[in-house]
Amino acid sequence: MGRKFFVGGNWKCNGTTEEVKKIVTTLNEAEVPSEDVVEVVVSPPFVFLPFVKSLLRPDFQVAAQNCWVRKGGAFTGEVSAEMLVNLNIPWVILGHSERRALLNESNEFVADKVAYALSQGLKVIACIGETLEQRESGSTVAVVAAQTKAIADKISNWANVVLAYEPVWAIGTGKVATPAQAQEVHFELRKWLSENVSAEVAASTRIIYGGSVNGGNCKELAAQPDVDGFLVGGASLKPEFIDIIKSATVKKSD
Ligand SMILES: O=C(CO)COP(=O)(O)O
Repeated sequence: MGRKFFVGGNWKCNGTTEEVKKIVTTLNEAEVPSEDVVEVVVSPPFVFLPFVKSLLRPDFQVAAQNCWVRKGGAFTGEVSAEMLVNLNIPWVILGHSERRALLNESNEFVADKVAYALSQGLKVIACIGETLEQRESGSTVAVVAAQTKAIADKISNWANVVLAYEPVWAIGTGKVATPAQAQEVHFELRKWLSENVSAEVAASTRIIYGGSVNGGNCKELAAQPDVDGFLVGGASLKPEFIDIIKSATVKKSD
């Protein structure tokens, strides 16, 4: 069964109206493989979501970068899953390492968010990944398995989940995981899903890589059998994001 290549652009906390307009214009004018070959999702900050959605070509989708863990209400500063649904925002990124580290989001809290967002009809890009210390101490697989288990314990349907493996040491550092390093962890994650969820979920769930992906390194990473796409930070704000989208064709012969 084919897993459609997935390329997400996480714009993080960047952009002005003018810059956003420029990025969207570049995307709209680009020639990229068809929707049958690659699913493209860009994730601007909340305040730009409706604007980007209204300007963006119809074959690309948008994602929020976060949402509240339960139904909205008296939670100042938060944005609820219901609001995203109301605005026809189909996707949300949850559990990004920046939020885990800077805002103390625990595995359980992230898992609760994933479960709630799915229950409201959102599709979720769920982020996991180890720190440099964890990698150096040999606990990479245990760490990402624990992050995945927290989610698996709270959801029963993986159809609307994309798992994003983003080693913290590779994010924004220019230090990309080697294709072999990425493949090894993606393989272990798929094995974990097979043994702990089901063979079907393991075969159909897209596991994408994030961390210093750029126009130069994307093809070799995309060629790895268990790498089903990317979550791109810095390079998603630049024209080279188009080259990363095009790396989907590496998989075409699948
Ligand atoms: O965090 C990331 C995407 O969510 C990756 O960021 P960079 O591509 O800037 O390393």
